[in-house]
Amino acid sequence: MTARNIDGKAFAAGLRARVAEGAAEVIAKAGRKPGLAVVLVGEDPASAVYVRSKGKATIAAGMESFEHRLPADTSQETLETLVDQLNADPAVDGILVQLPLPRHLDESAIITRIDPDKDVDGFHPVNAGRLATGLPGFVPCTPLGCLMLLRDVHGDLTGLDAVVIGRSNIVGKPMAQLLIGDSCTVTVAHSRTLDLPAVVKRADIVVAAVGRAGMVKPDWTKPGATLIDVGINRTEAGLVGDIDPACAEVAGAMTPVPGGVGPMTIAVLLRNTLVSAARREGVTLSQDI
Ligand SMILES: Nc1nc(=O)c2c([nH]1)NC[C@@H]1CN(c3ccc(C(=O)N[C@@H](CCC(=O)O)C(=O)O)cc3)C=[N+]21
Repeated sequence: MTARNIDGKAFAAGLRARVAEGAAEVIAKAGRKPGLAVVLVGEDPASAVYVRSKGKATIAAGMESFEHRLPADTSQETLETLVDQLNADPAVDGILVQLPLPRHLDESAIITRIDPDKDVDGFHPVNAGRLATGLPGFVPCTPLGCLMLLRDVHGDLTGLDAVVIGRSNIVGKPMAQLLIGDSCTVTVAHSRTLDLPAVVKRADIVVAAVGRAGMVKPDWTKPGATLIDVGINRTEAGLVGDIDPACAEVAGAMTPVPGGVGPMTIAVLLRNTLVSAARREGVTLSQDI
């Protein structure tokens, strides 16, 4: 058997096209473009690449991009003052502070300072609480992108056995919440899980978000399972995921790296920014996205 390739890049292109239609509706009704502010502290080359591609995608969707690049030695106070300004700026619907921040900065204090209703990353504790309790709010982009792909593959996820590998606040925990919301039976595995291969082998759905190249093996995979690879590992062999590509011999469907979850993350960020702009301007969009 060879798994179906889940083309996240193509799905993301469709999502970005729907976001562009929604952005045009906001512009027509509110007289301004949806705006996304991205803050990058320091010179990490990988982060600079992401920030540039976010900026390009934002403009291509008909939205305004506000980029703030600060030096690596920026103080906590300076960064907090910038967040306060962006919170107060009516042209800014979404604020993203690129993580990780340099070590001398208090990441949690910065995230908590962002207005939860502009927190398009969904990292603020208020949005984590909203997700956990089923209230409307922003959902982190990577797990929401994974859920969109899973719904596209399966239609209804009810009753499926899902295993999330990784328990981070950014991917693992919100992914588990979303899968519970879609009535999966959810297991969250992590570095202390006993007999991970046996846990994964039960799963109809596997979401791997650990950051270990090729960790999930073909003999861990239930025949026909859907595998979602969140891993972005830079190796000598190039960019590789957390799932061994040989799992395609056993799985039913699988995301590639690159071209799977990564492009979805950026498309969902634009989607969340559009939703924020529509809500802030009282515009009802003509389609759910
Ligand atoms: N506040 C914050 N929010 C984030 O969402 C956030 C962040 N900080 N810090 C860094 C990570 C990483 N991230 C990615 C986005 C797109 C791709 C992506 O498009 N990847 C391409 C490949 C790109 C390449 O070749 O390097 C792909 O998988 O096909 C990857 C990773 C968002 N992040």
